[in-house]
Amino acid sequence: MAHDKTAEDPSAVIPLVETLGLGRRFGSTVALRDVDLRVLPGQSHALVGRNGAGKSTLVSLLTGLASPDTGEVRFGGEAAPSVADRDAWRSRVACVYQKSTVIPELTVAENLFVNRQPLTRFGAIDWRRLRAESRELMEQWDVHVDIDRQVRDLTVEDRQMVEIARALSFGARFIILDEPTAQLDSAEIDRLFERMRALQESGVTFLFISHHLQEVYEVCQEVTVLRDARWILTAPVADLGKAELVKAMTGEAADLGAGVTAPRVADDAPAVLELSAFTGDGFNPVDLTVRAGEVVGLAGSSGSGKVELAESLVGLRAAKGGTLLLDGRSYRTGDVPAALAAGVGCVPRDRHHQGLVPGLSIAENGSMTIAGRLGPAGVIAPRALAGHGERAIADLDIRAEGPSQPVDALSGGNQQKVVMARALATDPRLLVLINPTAGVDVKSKESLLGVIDRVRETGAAVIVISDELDDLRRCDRVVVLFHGDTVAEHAAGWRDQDLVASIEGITA
Ligand SMILES: Nc1ncnc2c1ncn2[C@@H]1O[C@H](COP(=O)(O)OP(=O)(O)OP(=O)(O)O)[C@@H](O)[C@H]1O
Repeated sequence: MAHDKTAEDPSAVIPLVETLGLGRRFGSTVALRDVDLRVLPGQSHALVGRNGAGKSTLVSLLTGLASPDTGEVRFGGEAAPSVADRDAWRSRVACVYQKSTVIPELTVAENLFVNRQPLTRFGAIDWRRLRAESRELMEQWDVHVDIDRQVRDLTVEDRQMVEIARALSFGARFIILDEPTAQLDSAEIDRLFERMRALQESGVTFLFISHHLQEVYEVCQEVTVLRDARWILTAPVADLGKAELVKAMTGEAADLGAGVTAPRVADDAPAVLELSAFTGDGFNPVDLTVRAGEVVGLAGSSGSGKVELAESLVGLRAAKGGTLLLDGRSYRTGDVPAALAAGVGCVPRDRHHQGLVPGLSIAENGSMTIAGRLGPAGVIAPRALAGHGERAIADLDIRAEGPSQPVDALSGGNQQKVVMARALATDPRLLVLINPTAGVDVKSKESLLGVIDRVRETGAAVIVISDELDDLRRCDRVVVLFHGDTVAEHAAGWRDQDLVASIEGITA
């Protein structure tokens, strides 16, 4: 049962990690206010909340990367070390972020012991010992990653395990996983959860941050909800239904949104996008027509070629052959400005590299693709810019102080929504969305998917590339790729098990 924070805790267990009255501001923004978190040893504890609720801020305080303005962090009942004492923090806690903190050019073994390599008595790096100790560490925690491989060649899944092993080698037994499943396909997620359970058995405690609430139910025992910078509740997962959890996150009754049950587009609607024998690196010849007002999903596991196909449509990759027509006209592939000019809007996979310009505001980032339209010679009238930014904030449910706020000051999910605003700004004829709801909270997903419907109603074509069944449920049909081949197509109304089977390459 959910307990309120003033209630007596019946258990006498000393929390492994505890925060008392934790608060933190950024200028006039209160990012965290009076937060009490209590994580018991040996548990997987979920931390959930809407975009901007304060999760990342809490993580930075729990890992000693920032100091609280009010309150304190305690480990095993003792005060946290001073912020300057990095080694002391490292021996208590580590966070595995979505963005890797390992060095891609080094091997796994080198990464495990970076800056603390064993030395020979002559002061040189003792490579033999380095490798032996790395191997021992990996064996001790049952991590099956080749220690001699360069980290750049590892999958996201293996890279995460290297980061976890490195944290454990510093002595930390409390590991924060910040949206660890965001870049994994369903088989990889299953393996991550298996590994989490095994590590939990060996005495590791996790704080698990995810916008995928079903994952919370699958792998966590307790959940803490933050809302608007405040602690809302902590409860055993088993006692809290999903609707109740969403209500705690949003402050209102949940409407978890239904999918499309049948295709909504007429067979004689004009073709907007036509691909014939369209080929590129990672995918074999594809024939696909997307009609005006149609939303087509592209599904497949990692390595299926779905992302490569999408990136070839939006100018991020050059195609190798076949034809590509948008409203009957072809455009150059591998050329973003050409795709943009042809009428293509895109939410790219990696918002850090392909997404936003740091330092610029929400309005500037959101309108970058239409600078010429908001004012003569690309000089944008401030009022037009602000108006555009305000509309984006309202349409996409962006949590921000206003359109002139720099994107750097936004939470991750809110940044993602600015990328979406930019893709929509051109009124595209073809909108290509790659994992558009990654990092976006459960309620914002609804606004975002609602926007897709509005675009569809303008007669544009929409392609959604996603690993999320909930996103794909909004599509009129879903095309499945497997090892570069288009292997199946499912009209709206498909059953989960059928789609998942074709994603896994199982044919009926
Ligand atoms: N460097 C910063 N400067 C100004 N404001 C900031 C900064 N970092 C965070 N904030 C603000 O603090 C609040 C909490 O943000 P935080 O990143 O902790 O949210 P979050 O729960 O992690 O969200 P998400 O799910 O989108 O990642 C937000 O209003 C955000 O705009």
